Amino acid sequence: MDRSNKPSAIGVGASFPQPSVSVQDGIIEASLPSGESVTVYLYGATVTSWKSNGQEQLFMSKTAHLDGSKPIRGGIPLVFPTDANPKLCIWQVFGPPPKNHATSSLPQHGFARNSTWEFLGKSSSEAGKGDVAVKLDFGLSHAMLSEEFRKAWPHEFGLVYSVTLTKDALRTSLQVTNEGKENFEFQVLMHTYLAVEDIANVRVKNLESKTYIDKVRNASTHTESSPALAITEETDRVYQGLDPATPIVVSSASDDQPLFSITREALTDVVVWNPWIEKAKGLSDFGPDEAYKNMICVEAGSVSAWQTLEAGDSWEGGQSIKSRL
Ligand SMILES: O=P(O)(O)OC[C@H]1O[C@H](O)[C@H](O)[C@@H](O)[C@@H]1O
Repeated sequence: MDRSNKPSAIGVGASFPQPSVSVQDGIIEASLPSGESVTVYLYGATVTSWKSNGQEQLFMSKTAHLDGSKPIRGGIPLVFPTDANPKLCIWQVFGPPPKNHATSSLPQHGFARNSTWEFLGKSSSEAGKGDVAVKLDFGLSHAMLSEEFRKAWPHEFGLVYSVTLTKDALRTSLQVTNEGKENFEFQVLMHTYLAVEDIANVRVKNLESKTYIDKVRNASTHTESSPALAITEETDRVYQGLDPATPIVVSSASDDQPLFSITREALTDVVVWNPWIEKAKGLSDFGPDEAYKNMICVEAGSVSAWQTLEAGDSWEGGQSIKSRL
């Protein structure tokens, strides 16, 4: 795969405090001198932990499979090249998958979250005011896929996924390159499980007046009327046509303080998901059942339309999450 994005090694004699990075048993951990840390599994290039302000910011199911037998239930699973669940009627709204795109033979959410990625390297830089940033890069290409996935999606591609930790934020960005001779179409979603103390005290802002597809209500189309969305039941909505620069803010209802703020680049959809109790009970790797109270998925993506990538071209999109501002 194209390694043009491979970062150079940290320079000898760099004059700022260095982050520490360890690589062991397919798990990469990085921490900053100021205490923030991030953990990424090569399986799915899944971010499984982000600690900031002395607290875990991402939700992880206690019964998640961390052994590569199933996509990891928590953290930030990466969805590529399709968000589709072939069983869901959502295609009635968004249109069927393109003919040259074998989405129907891929598992829900594609293969990125259940393939083993390669660690391409680390780089660090000064992030102003004496702060440091560390960037971890991961790669996945067609040749690295299982035979089953290679057959199901026969396109030559290269993915570079970058996870950047700063004192204030976690940024994840994906570069997709078409390394084949024909166009392909894809969708992408950063399926972020945010940790919250109590879902009853959570509001999601900056969705008002936006159109969404409600997957809980037979994929019907609605317009958001609430300036501060409360989650009071199973929620599974695809908000469309959002300005990536306007942050989605997850705030505390009791004091109106922001808990998370998420800006995006080139990702104009946002999925808001909480399984609530019945669905949580039905997910064998979601546990304990009551843990639905401690999470909300706010998923930055491009899923309501297909991105077409011409041969030789690259596309890049990402999100930046600030916590407890
Ligand atoms: O169980 P998974 O395949 O991880 O999917 C978990 C959820 O992901 C997204 O948020 C979808 O919008 C939901 O429809 C789906 O239930």
